[in-house]
Amino acid sequence: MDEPKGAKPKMASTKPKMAVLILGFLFVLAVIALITVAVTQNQRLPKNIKYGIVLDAGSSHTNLYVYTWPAEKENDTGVVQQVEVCKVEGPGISGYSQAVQNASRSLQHCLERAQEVVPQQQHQETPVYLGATAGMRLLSLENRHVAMEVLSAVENRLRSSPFNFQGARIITGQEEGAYGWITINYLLGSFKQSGWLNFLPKLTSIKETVGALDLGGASTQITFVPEQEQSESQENSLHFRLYGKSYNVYTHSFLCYGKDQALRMKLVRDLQNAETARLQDPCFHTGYERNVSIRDLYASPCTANYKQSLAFPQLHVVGSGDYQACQTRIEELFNKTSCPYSKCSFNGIFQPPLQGHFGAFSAFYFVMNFLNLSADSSPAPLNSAISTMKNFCSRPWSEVKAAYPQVKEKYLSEYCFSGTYIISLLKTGYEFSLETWQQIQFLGKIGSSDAGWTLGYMLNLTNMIPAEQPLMRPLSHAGYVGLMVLSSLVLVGALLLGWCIFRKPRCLRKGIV
Ligand SMILES: Nc1ccn([C@@H]2O[C@H](COP(=O)(O)OP(=O)(O)OP(=O)(O)O)[C@@H](O)[C@H]2O)c(=O)n1
Ligand SMILES: [Ca+2]
Repeated sequence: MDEPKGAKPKMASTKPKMAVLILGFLFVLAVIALITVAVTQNQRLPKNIKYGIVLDAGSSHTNLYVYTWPAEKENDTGVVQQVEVCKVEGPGISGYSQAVQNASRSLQHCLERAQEVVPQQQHQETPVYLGATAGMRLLSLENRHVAMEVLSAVENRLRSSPFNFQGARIITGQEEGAYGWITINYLLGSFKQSGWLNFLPKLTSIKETVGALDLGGASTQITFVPEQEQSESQENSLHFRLYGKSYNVYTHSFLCYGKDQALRMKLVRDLQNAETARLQDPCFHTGYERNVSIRDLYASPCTANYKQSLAFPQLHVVGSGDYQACQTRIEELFNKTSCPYSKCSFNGIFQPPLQGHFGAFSAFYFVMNFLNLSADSSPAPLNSAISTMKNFCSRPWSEVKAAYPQVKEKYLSEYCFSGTYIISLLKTGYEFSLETWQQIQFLGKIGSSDAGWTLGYMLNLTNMIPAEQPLMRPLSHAGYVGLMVLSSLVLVGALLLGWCIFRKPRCLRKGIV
C-alpha cells in the first residue's frame, strides 16, 4: 500500500514540538518546585515569646518590670522590650526596717499584675530577679542584720510566686552604673554592627557608645567610655566584651548623692549654724513650710557624721525661693579641694575627661522633664536651664501649687531644690561645661523601655549578650528567596540557551520550523 504523499514531513514536525512542550513543562515544574522548597524550608516558625521579670528595689520606691523577646532571636541586640512597669505602692523596701513583713506584702499587687501579663503556661519558666540599690546599701551600713531580714522577707514572697525565682540581692554601685550603661546602649543600638560589614572586620564602623547618668533618691552614677583606655583607678574601671568588641568603661557611684540624701546632707549642714528650730531655706518656694524630724534627719549614714544634740525635736523649714543662694549651699556638698589623680570629679574621686554624648535618666529625667528642660533632640542650653530655675524657684508656693494641681506635693515642693541640685552636680560635680552640657540628653524611655539598670541586669543574668558577634545572616528571608529564584532562573536560561546554540535542535533548523 502506497503511503500518502507528505505524511513523513508531518511526523517529523510533531516530534520536536512535543519535545519543546515537554521541556517547557518540565522547566515550569522545576521553577515551581524551586520556589516552593525555598519558601517552605525558610518559612518563619511561629513566634516563641519569652518573658523575664526584674524588680528594681530603689531607695524611694520599687518598680516591677516585665520584659519580652522572641526566643529564636535572644542573642540579637535590641530585641528585648519592656511590656509592663508596675509601681509598688508605698516606700522602697529599705523603708520597712521597722515592719519587715510589710515589705513583702507591698509586692503583692505588682506580682499579680505580672501574672496577668505573662501567659499562665509560661509562669514557671519566667525568671524573676530582684535587685536592691542605694536605700538598701545604706540600711546595710546602718544595720546589716535588719537589711538581711528585709531582703529575705521579699525573697520569700518572690519564691512563693509562680515565677522562676532567680535571686534577690543588693547590687553594688558599680553594677548599677554598668547595667545602666548597658541598658541604654543596647536600646540605642550602639552595639549593633551592620550585617554585610561583618565580613570586613577591619573596616566595620562601630557606633560610639553613649555615657549613662543615673540619679536616684540615695545614689547617683556616672558611666562612660573615656578617650584614654588606661585608667588611673582600677575600682572605677570595667572591661566588657560585647558582640565581638571590647569596651573599657569608667564608672562611679556616689552613695548619698541621690537627690533625697543630698537634701538631707544640705539640711544638716544648714543646721550646724542654726540657733533655733526655724530654718530659712532658699531651695524651697516662699510660703512653703515643712517640719522635719531631727531623729529622722540623722538616721542615715549620709548625715550621721554631722549629728549634734539639739534642743528641739523638729526642724521647721521655711522657704525663701532663691536659686543663687540655694546653689551656693548645694555646691558645698562637692568637695573639690584635693585630688590624688590627674583629674577628679569631687570628694577625691578619679574621673577622666568627659567624652561623647550622655543619656541622663531616672530623677535626672523626672525633674528636667517637669521643668520643660528635656527637649527630645537636644537639651536647653545650660544658661537657659539656669534662668528657668531662677524663675521657677522665685515663684511663690501658692502660685506653683495652683499651677500644678495634678503633681504630688512631695515632688512639686522639691523641684526647685532638685533642679538646682542637678545643675550643680553636672556643672560643679562632674564638670560639664556650656559646650559639653549640650551633649546630655535627658531621657525617660527609649522606645517602650524605661532607661535604667534593670534591663542590662537581666540581659547579663540570662546570658543574652554574647561576648562575640553571633553569626548573622547577611540577607533577609525575602532577599534570600528572591536571590535563589533569580539565580536559578538565570542558570536554567543559560543552560537552555547553550543547548540551543551548540546542539541546535531540529526544530530550530532552517526549513523545519
Ligand atoms: N515624677 C517624679 C518621680 C520621682 N521623683 C523623685 O525622684 C527620686 C527617685 O528617683 P528614682 O530614680 O526612682 O530613685 P530610686 O531608684 O528610688 O533610688 P536609688 O536609685 O538611689 O536607690 C525621688 O527623690 C522622687 O521623689 C520626682 O521628683 N518626680
Ligand atoms: Ca534607681
